[in-house]
Amino acid sequence: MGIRVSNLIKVFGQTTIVHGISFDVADGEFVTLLGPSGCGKTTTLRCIAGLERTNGGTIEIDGRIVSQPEADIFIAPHERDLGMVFQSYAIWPHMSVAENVAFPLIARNVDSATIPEAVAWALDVVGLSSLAGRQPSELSGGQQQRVALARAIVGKPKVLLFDEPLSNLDARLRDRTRAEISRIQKELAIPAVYVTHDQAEALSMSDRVIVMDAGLIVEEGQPRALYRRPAKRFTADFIGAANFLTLTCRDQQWFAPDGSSITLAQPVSGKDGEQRTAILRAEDLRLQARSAVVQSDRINTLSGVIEHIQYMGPHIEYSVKVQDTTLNVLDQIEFARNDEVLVTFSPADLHLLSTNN
Ligand SMILES: Nc1ncnc2c1ncn2[C@@H]1O[C@H](COP(=O)(O)OP(=O)(O)OP(=O)(O)O)[C@@H](O)[C@H]1O
Repeated sequence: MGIRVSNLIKVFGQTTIVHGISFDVADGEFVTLLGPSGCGKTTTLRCIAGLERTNGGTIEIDGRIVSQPEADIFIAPHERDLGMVFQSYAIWPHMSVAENVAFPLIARNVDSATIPEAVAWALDVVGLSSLAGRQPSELSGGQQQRVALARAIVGKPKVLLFDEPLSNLDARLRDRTRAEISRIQKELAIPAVYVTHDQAEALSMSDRVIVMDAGLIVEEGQPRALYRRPAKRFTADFIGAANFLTLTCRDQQWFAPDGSSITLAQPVSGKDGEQRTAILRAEDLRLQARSAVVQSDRINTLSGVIEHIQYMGPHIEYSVKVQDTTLNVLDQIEFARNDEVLVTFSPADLHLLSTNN
């Protein structure tokens, strides 16, 4: 049954923070709310959890309405059957790992005879069985976060909610814990809502990503589709910092700012003088020295000058000036500042945005 959020509104003081958003999370689905700081993702998650009272709209969990202010319905967080993992692990320092994991069951007055088995199961799922007797101070940050995860799943919740759970981990541990959370969520097949401002987390973990800005949903889709074919400029920019190229139409042909003609994967008709924004990913662009190339039969070839160079290890990041547009290009070939280059790309890698905003 999953989660259904319909027309959710949240107001703090005089300010509306969430402006009537709607989305569903299907059974077993992993959905990420992705957006810049302050866009309302945590607030949305806290409304689902019941940690905030909403000002409008309906939230359903597993077919049951848990929040609907218009009908005066508000189910308390502990009665919503959910597991939550926060950025701060929020585990008790004076309790052992096993006691921490057992805590939600004890708080809910679950039959004490069933608790050891449930705790053993949860610790096994997160791979911490051998550390059940340890104190939190004897654990690494990653292990503490796994205790928090075990505690979130021990009651077999209907929904898992994550609020930036990896922010306090260092980069390597973050990658590993990311994979671990995905594996556990898929294994348990519990619908999950995950909040982050980190596009890599969102793209790698999610079945579906909901992009938010200023309390509204910008667009949503599967990670690959959102990255390759976003509908909105905001998405293209926020996920992977795309290059934007303004194309101008003349006689049913599109032209780049340097006057070169552009071949699209599929023809797109336009009026004379009409402009459209195209996106190009830095990794899809190739550089060549201008002097080394015979120009005649090349398609999608822009003339530019190397403006800025950053050596990144696996690749070199170039800023290439093409008329008034600066393109970021990832390549392995070495160029120097002010080198005159050609930037080429395949028609399949150029994506026209459906609107200009
Ligand atoms: N309890 C509160 N009282 C007043 N304003 C709040 C409260 N909680 C959040 N806000 C405001 O609501 C807005 C959205 O906050 P929220 O935490 O949902 O954003 P976010 O997208 O999760 O950002 P971040 O990634 O920084 O956590 C912010 O402007 C914030 O200052």
